[in-house]
Formats: sequence, C-alpha cells, structure tokens
Amino acid sequence: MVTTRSDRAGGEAEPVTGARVLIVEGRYYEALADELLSGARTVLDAAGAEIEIVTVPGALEVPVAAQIALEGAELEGRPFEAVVALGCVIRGETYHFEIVAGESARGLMDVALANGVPLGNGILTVDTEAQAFERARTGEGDKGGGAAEAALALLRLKRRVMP
Ligand SMILES: Nc1c(NC[C@H](O)[C@H](O)[C@H](O)CO)[nH]c(=O)[nH]c1=O
Ligand SMILES: CC(=O)[C@@H](O)COP(=O)(O)O
Repeated sequence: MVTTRSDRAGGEAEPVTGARVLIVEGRYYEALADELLSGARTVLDAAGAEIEIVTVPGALEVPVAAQIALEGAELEGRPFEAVVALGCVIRGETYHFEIVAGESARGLMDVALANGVPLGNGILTVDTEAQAFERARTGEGDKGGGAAEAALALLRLKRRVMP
C-alpha cells in the first residue's frame, strides 16, 4: 500500500519566514471551507509564512481572484510568493459540476504558469458531501493542509533556483 502525505510523519521542512502567501477560498460550503482553511493555516503558520486571505463565493471565482490579488500585490510592491486555493465542488444533477470543477482547476493552472507563482490547489471535486468532509477535515484527509504544503514545496524550489 503506497503511503501518502497524510500517512507520513509531519517532517520538518525549512521555514519560509516572512514569505507572503495568498489564500483564496471559495466559500460555497461554509463548514467545508472552515476545515480547509484551518488545515492550510496550520501548515503556513508552522512554516512562518505571512498569510493574506481572499474570500469569494465559489470555485469559479477563485482563479480570477487569485490573478487580481497577485497583480495588486505586485503594484503595491509587496508580491506574494505563493498561492493556496481552497474550495469544494460537489456534483449536482447537471453538467455544471464539470464546468465548475474543470474550469477552476484549469484557471488555477493558467494563473500559476502565467505568473510563475507557486500554487497549491485545495479545491475538492467530489460526488457527495461525505466524500467532501472526509477530505476536508484536518484530522482526516486535510486537503487544505496538503495544498499549503504543495505551495510551500514549490516556493522553496523557486527560492533555491531563483534566489
Ligand atoms: N456548485 C458549486 C459552485 N457553484 C458556484 C460557482 O462556483 C460560481 O460561484 C457561480 O457559478 C457564479 O459564478 N461553487 C463551488 O465552489 N462549489 C459547488 O459545489
Ligand atoms: C457543481 C454545482 O454547481 C452544483 O451546485 C450544481 O448543482 P445542479 O447540477 O444540481 O444544478
């Protein structure tokens, strides 16, 4: 059985003290958003990051909000070093699930590549509420924490390669 991040002991990675990290959360489901945000904040706080949180209605708004916030931070001379995207898309009766899930993921990848910014995608795309909570809860799947760890891994890489 392969191990995953949640199976591994919480190894200590080098701190990123002072790194400005943007969290963009789609708060379509409040209780799920709370879990995802808690997990991401725990990881980022432990790494010493400076967090700024932007909240939007749903997953479709997350990529646009990330781009707006990235550009705004550049204009004020306080750029973000990484982005963590959070949210949850639960399948309903129509094709809209595919649009919201697919386009938010595509949009986030476009934002990351266009800006060369480390980005962790913690937007869940699931079929049921139960699946969502199993993955969002910090004591279970902790996908919010996982997205933050992924963003920090890319941030450390970028600092190493582009000091
Ligand atoms: N059904 C879900 C949505 N839908 C809303 C969209 O994200 C968007 O806010 C709307 O289409 C207006 O542009 N959003 C989620 O985050 N999760 C869902 O399950
Ligand atoms: C993923 C969604 O947008 C979801 O709320 C849509 O539900 P439905 O397909 O039943 O309208």
